[in-house]
Amino acid sequence: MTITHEQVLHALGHVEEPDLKKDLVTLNMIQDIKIDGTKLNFSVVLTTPACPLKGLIENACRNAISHFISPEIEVSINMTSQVTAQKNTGVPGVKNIIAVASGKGGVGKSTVAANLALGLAQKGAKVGLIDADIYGPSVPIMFGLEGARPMASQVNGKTRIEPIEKYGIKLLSIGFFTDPNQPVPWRGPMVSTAVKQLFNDADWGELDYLVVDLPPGTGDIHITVTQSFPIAGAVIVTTPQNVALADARKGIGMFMMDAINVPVLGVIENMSYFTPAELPENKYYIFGQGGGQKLAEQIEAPFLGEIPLVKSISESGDSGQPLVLQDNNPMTQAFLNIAERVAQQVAICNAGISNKIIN
Ligand SMILES: Nc1ncnc2c1ncn2[C@@H]1O[C@H](COP(=O)(O)OP(=O)(O)OP(=O)(O)O)[C@@H](O)[C@H]1O
Repeated sequence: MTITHEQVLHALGHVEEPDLKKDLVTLNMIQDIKIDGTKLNFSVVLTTPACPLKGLIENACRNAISHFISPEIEVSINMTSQVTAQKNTGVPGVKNIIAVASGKGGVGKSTVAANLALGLAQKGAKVGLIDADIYGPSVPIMFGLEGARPMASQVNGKTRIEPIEKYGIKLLSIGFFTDPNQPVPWRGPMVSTAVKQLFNDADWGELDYLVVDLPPGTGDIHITVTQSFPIAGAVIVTTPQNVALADARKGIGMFMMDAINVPVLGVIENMSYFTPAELPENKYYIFGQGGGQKLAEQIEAPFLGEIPLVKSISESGDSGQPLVLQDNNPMTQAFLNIAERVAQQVAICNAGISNKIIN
């Protein structure tokens, strides 16, 4: 039996990328086809290493080769990725900027931002995290970097701030430049300048995703970030209480304003329920049930997942090692699933496809 390139492309032309709604050949995702007798080798180039459909696409390719050419073929597939970039982030080398926002304070936005950034890195992406929460920067504590001060370096004759690297990601926080025991008495323009410097004056290098932890609410920093840098999309974090949901709705309203126009990648519900360690099967919906999902439906955005109220999440944040770094914790998978869904939504938006879910 002889196999030809044309047969392989014809077979794989029947495999659709479920999110992008086109076949893998049209999308130029099939590369490096090598044929040696009945042995076939090729690469599938996904839009993100955090693609939740990786296994499904690989199986669909195998089935297509078996069905359209022959089940006798020994197929070896190299599942690889090339992260797609939004049109322009305004930050050289950075492909996508993801804002993490909440309406209300204390709902776990920074916890989600840190675990999202680390989750994307664990999936193989190059990631940075900016902590732009001027009123309560959390990155220094959550990453065990209290007192850390970034170095300056000369890049192409310009002075650049070197982000601090920890757990495989690059970090900058407003907290690295302020005294943790003093309030920050900055007026609007000073805040804007400081936040813009975190983006513009830092040596971020090449990044697939730059995650930005915004302060709660809708203030100067939100306006500065969204108007100065095109954002791939915003992730909204809320808890199930009505007060948090009402504030989240206001935050979403801001992203949807014509002057801002940032796609909402989806809603994450944090502190969804409480499960005591001694009764792991029990779920207590102490703040109400289903609010985050309902909010996502109302704004026709994807619901990206729920995270329960768990002691190890707050303990890990306080001890400088975000939870997703623990291999054996059941919550790790919840954060990794969320990271995959966020990366998936970024790829969908980058392909110019609406990510609105209309029921
Ligand atoms: N799912 C969770 N289970 C247990 N504790 C949590 C959970 N999510 C967050 N926390 C804890 O709640 C506190 C507030 O979380 P975090 O700082 O992430 O919130 P935030 O929304 O960023 O707050 P801020 O308004 O200050 O920016 C932290 O001590 C954090 O460890």
